[in-house]
Amino acid sequence: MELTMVKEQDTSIGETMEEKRVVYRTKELNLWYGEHHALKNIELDIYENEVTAIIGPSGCGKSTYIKTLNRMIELVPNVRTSGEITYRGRNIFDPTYRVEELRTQVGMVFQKPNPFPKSIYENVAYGPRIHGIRDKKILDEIVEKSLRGAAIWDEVKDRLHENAYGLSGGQQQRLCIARCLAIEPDVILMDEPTSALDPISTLKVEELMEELKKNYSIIIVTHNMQQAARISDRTAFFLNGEVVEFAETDQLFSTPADKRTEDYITGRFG
Ligand SMILES: Nc1ncnc2c1ncn2[C@@H]1O[C@H](COP(=O)(O)OP(=O)(O)OP(=O)(O)O)[C@@H](O)[C@H]1O
Repeated sequence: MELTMVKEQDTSIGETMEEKRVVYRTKELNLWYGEHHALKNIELDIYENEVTAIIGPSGCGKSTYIKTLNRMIELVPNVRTSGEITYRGRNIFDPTYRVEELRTQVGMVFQKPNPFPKSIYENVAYGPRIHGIRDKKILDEIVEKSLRGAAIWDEVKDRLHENAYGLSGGQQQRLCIARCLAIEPDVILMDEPTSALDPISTLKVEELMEELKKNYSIIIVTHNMQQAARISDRTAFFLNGEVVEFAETDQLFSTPADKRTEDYITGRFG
């Protein structure tokens, strides 16, 4: 009798801890562009301090899904959604949820590095300034910390006031990651962040992700299956707007549960 009780208690503690680690929970999410049904009954949990990879062939809905997580999708005309996405327990589609509030928690890095046509320093200081930080000393500290966090400080510390366009593509992408870190987000969304980079810069960004996940939760869309296998903890395989399989990355790549996942990861289509 006593043993049973202890066991039950253990299980419930375990579940509570697991529950706490969920950052985003997506339930029965559907999305239409006009008549086009682009996301179908998506069910997905994103966990804290993990890298979650979204893979799948072109047009399967990866970018649409990631843009829904920070509500960027609302910028597209004629988009309609049903279902629910909760971020830290709160429905992001709730009309009282201000998008600005969500975006201070959720940063995004895009496929093509997109620094502002300003100095390296100003690129990073921009977000904190918008949030009302004026003190030069505090801004200096944030800029240094963010550039260090994005593993680019040593390369740019002597040229902080030069234009960011003078950096290489790989450096620009790490600068964009630093810009994202400067607002101290909780989650970082990355939409094919290395597809425009050379192999060395790609490796640097991948190593960086490994480091960043200690403090952030990362969701990355990638076409590169080796990359997903290398850097992610969990992987979701999307196909025609549906999640075919969502599992721990090792498991999904070694013993996929669905034939379609197996066909995709072995290169039979896509
Ligand atoms: N703004 C839009 N208006 C209408 N349809 C769109 C729009 N954006 C995407 N779609 C359609 O929604 C589907 C999913 O597109 P999405 O860009 O999410 O796919 P993806 O998996 O990210 O593709 P890729 O790997 O090529 O970037 C596609 O059929 C696409 O044509």
